[in-house]
Amino acid sequence: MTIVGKETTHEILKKDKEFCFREGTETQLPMNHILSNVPDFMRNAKIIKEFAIGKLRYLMSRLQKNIDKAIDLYIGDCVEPKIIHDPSKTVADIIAIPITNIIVGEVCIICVFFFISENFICCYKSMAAAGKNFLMYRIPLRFGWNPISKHRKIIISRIKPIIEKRLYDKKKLGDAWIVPVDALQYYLDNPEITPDLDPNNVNYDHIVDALGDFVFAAMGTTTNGATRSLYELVERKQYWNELYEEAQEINKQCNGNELTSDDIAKIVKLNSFVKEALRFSKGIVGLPHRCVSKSYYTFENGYQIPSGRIVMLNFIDTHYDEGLQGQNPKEFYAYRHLERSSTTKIDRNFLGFGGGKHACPGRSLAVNEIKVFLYKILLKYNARTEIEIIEPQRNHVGPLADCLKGGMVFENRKEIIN
Ligand code: HEM
Repeated sequence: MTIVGKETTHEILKKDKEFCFREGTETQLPMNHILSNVPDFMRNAKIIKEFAIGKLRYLMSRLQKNIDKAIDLYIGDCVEPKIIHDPSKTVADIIAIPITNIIVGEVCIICVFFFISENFICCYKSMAAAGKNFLMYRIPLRFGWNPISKHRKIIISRIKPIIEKRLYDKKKLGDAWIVPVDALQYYLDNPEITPDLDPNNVNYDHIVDALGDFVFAAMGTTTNGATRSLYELVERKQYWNELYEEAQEINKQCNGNELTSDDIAKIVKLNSFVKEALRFSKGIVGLPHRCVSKSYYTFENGYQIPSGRIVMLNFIDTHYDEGLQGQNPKEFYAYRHLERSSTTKIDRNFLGFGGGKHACPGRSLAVNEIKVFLYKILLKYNARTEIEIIEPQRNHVGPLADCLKGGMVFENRKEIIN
């Protein structure tokens, strides 16, 4: 394995014919064995991209309703101060609801998908934690053991009647049928999965694994970003009031109604805050790419990487560089990005969403979701840490950023918000 710094990082991200991220992560997480019914992961990524980017504006409305619903369900009314002992778990529960909704729509299997999301993440985490011992997992995987086969069966049994109904309605109602907007429908419209829209000829295994890939890409990443941002917000009290005032101003401007994408874009201080939180959430190295050049790849600076070698990107080199980040790059400064690029722009100073042709296609969806989540928390509650923290410490475990721990106390805001 080779670790590369900022000079060559963007060359790797741009040269997708020479460096492959999918193949790089295979050594850590053999997705082709776990989601074995996805025939082509690149193609699946393209479908997710078309859906997440193409339907973003439409999805924002549903996202907000579902974030509201989820906050009410998991934090709720805090007339008396309420202690949340494990905020990471609560945020995961909250994020699962809007994501499930954009994947399978307004249907009752929400609980099941939610369940599988959690299990996917547990399975991912335990494998990731196993680190060098991946061999231990690879061997049973090669012999057919699969950590998700039980969940796949449950999902299929729940999803089958919904798919049958959609196919039936489509045939019967023709143009009068209102097409559901969710990832499931995207797959159903794909002739590789549902040839001739024949309910007896649906490739359920393919659909469920393809959706599983969506869950993998979207759930853990967004939950991690939202959790880190919430901790930064609650622990760094100096920003709380200013960010609240910004949220209140925007809320007034839209009369307490749903935010449009343009309204969300106006929440600029919170946007910069989230980017700073994401900058600090990265570990020391990451984004493994396998060199897939024929024999070796020669960088512009003359260095060479042999074919087959895994290359890791040095995040610290980019994220803590004074030239790229401005003054005191190792300090958390919420408004660092205010006059600079937005969180979702692929830029030399931020590797959170990768880069080049394969840069994360779900980034606008994810960042808007995190922003809306924090905006609603700011408007609804006063929050503090359970134990007073003078200066938050952000450590690493090996090359990874350490999980943030510690309880939070939520209390309803006394102010009346228009
Ligand atoms: C804060 C949340 C997220 C983070 C930090 C994140 C990060 C990333 C990164 C670093 C990559 C690799 C980019 C590269 O190879 O250069 C990636 C790829 C990808 N992400 Fe995200 N992601 C997030 C949310 C999402 C969401 C919500 C979705 C789905 C709607 C999604 C779908 C994907 C897909 C499909 C790819 C593969 C793209 C390809 O291979 O062409 N991500 N993401």
